[in-house]
Amino acid sequence: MTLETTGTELARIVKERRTVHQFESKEVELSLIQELLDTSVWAPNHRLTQPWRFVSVKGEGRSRIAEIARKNVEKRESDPAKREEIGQKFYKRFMNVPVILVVVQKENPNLAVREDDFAAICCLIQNFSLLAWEQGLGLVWESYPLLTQAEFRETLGIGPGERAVASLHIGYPAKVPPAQPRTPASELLTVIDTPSS
Ligand SMILES: Cc1cc2nc3c(=O)[nH]c(=O)nc-3n(C[C@H](O)[C@H](O)[C@H](O)COP(=O)(O)O)c2cc1C
Repeated sequence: MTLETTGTELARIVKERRTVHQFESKEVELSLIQELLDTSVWAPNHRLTQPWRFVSVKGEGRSRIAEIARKNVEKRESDPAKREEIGQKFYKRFMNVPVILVVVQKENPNLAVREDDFAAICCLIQNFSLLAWEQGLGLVWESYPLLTQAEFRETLGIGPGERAVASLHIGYPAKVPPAQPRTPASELLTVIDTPSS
């Protein structure tokens, strides 16, 4: 059965959005990011705690994160002959991302609130991903170990009581990967429409 809702513009964007890793060098205007965020904050948010803030890293600012990434991989590489090359590869990988947007959660001391807040932030990120896609932008939601690393957090001014939930690497896509198929939800749906006996 095809519902009318599957053909809407929103449905198309939801389905066509892809995680993008490769970007054109074209700059992304900060005003566009801000506008998309201003819409994204209309995410559902239990108790309206608005538990988020954002750190945007672009231009030469990227070298601060790129250097940390370089040091990390160089430390992990046991072959000294390969160390510099792989370090440079990672450095470049970060420098090639037009905008890095780190989404920060203000951690509520109450666990139940904190969990709801995390969920609200995930909703916000999905809002942002879809709105960005509509504007021709792609991104990857990175959850790499850097997010919890002290040097990364200090560099971005992420303090105690704050969690870096995601690092969004954003830019105009140079390549859009093919979709990975999803199991139709209809196969995963349990319907209960009679009272228990
Ligand atoms: C919570 C979360 C964490 C993710 N972390 C990463 C990551 O660290 N690296 C990455 O390449 N993709 C990451 N992704 C993106 C997923 O890998 C991607 O959504 C999945 O492969 C499906 O592809 P699609 O987004 O193009 O449909 C993450 C997605 C979510 C929701």
